[in-house]
Amino acid sequence: MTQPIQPRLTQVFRFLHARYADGVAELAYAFDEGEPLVERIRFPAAPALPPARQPAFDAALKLLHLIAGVSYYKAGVPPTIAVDDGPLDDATADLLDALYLHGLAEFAYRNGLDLRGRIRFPRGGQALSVAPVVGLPKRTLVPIGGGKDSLVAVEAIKSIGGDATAVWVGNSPLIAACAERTGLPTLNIQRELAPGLFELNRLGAWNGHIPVTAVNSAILAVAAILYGHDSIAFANERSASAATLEYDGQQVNHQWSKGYAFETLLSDWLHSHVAADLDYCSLLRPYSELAITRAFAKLTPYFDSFSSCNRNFRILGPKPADRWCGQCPKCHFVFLALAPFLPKPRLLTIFGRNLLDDESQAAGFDALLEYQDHKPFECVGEGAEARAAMYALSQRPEWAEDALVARFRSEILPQLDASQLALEPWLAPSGEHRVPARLQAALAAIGGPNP
Ligand SMILES: CC(=O)N[C@H]1[C@@H](OP(=O)(O)OP(=O)(O)OC[C@H]2O[C@@H](n3ccc(=O)[nH]c3=O)[C@H](O)[C@@H]2O)O[C@H](CO)[C@@H](O)[C@@H]1O[C@H](C)C(=O)N[C@@H](C)C(=O)N[C@@H](CCC(=O)O)C(=O)O
Ligand SMILES: Nc1ncnc2c1ncn2[C@@H]1O[C@H](COP(=O)(O)OP(=O)(O)OP(=O)(O)O)[C@@H](O)[C@H]1O
Repeated sequence: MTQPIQPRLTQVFRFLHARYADGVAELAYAFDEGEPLVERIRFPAAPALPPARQPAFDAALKLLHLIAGVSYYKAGVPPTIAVDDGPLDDATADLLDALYLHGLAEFAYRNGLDLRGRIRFPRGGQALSVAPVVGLPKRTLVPIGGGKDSLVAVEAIKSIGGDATAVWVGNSPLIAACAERTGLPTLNIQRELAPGLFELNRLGAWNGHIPVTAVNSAILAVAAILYGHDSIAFANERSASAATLEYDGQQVNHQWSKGYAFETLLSDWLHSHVAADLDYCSLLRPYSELAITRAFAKLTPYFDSFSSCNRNFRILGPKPADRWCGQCPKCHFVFLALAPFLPKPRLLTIFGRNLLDDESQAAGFDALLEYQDHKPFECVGEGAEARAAMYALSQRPEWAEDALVARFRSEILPQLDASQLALEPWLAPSGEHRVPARLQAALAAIGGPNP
């Protein structure tokens, strides 16, 4: 009998092969000479690929293989990375070096590892000639995450009559319900992590956060070529580019693969290596979380189906009994960020409780405000925008007496610079985005004031 591999003791992480047949992509990896770890992505009712799109498909599949490897690499972080296909061209190696270093920064910080200088994808391969226009239909894939952000993006695209498909990865019934509610055509792609990963976890593999938005992005790049869409419009907000904390000279951002640096790297790479007419962007990039919650406050038909609470989306772990666990940083943040824009009874109906009138939640809200703590490792807004939201509530009679708002007014507010607490500056869009010209009219639909 072969001994089970101890991933932390391995020397090489290997990208074995990526294959595709009949709607199933098979992505294989191994540590040293160990058993292959095979992840499968299932594309439903996959059409036959037009021959003109084959090179674009192959390039996108290769990138998916390289990006999805992050879930397995992190189990051992061995000193060498090997790609059985041969070395990568410089642009591809740059993209992956950056993704693995920054996308695993939280993982490294929490495990006391330093990955700087350790992550080096093999380079020296020949650069591809620039990818051609492949004639993709003018249709947008809009990923749905079950939360408010993607629904704001969907409604913005619908408002300009855009041809779009609501797409999600995985088997969450909650996301499926939101996708159905959009009224758009839907596409549900299944992702099966290699079962061997869970065995490695049991054997004491390194574990922690991985840049899952990058994995979803690469899956959707393959889908765009396969099903024929010329754009992928994520719903990643401006605040996602802000680091969670800085440690030993390195920025640690839980949401790095939702940030603008990754968006820029990937969209350039797709233009140069996959198809010149495949655009990858975030429709919400110019907007803060508060601008987005203001826009979402108008989307009442989703109130009884959406949830931003990530505990709903676990593969293995327990899921909350309600759509909102009410205890985690995402629940805290979304409650706080929606509160200035919704009538209070409406917000309490969504959450089934008043999180700001619960003293036991003080530490959770303090962390959001970056008071006596750093911002939580979750996808929450910047400390300054959380403070602006809390300040706005402290000035409103219907909120001012609630336990945590009153505590903010008496204990935290006196230590803050009042000139930095206005809500309005957070509602103005910035100019930075990569939204293609044909979707830019949708941006205006997001930034407008409440009627
Ligand atoms: C749902 C969730 O938040 N999971 C995070 C959690 O994982 P946990 O151990 O509690 O359970 P499972 O999700 O069931 O995963 C079991 C193990 O599987 C491995 N794994 C899972 C997914 C994957 O893509 N790769 C994997 O390797 C891993 O070993 C799991 O232990 O805690 C983990 C940290 O220890 C997180 O990595 C899990 O996060 C998932 C990858 C995930 O999908 N999280 C999203 C909900 C999420 O965080 N989205 C962010 C986007 C941030 C980004 O792109 O970087 C967001 O809300 O914006
Ligand atoms: N399972 C998934 N499949 C496809 N895309 C996803 C999935 N989960 C998240 N996304 C996308 O990743 C991006 C970031 O996710 P995020 O959780 O911030 O968004 P959300 O769920 O729409 O809103 P919220 O911030 O309220 O949770 C969004 O564009 C979202 O649609």
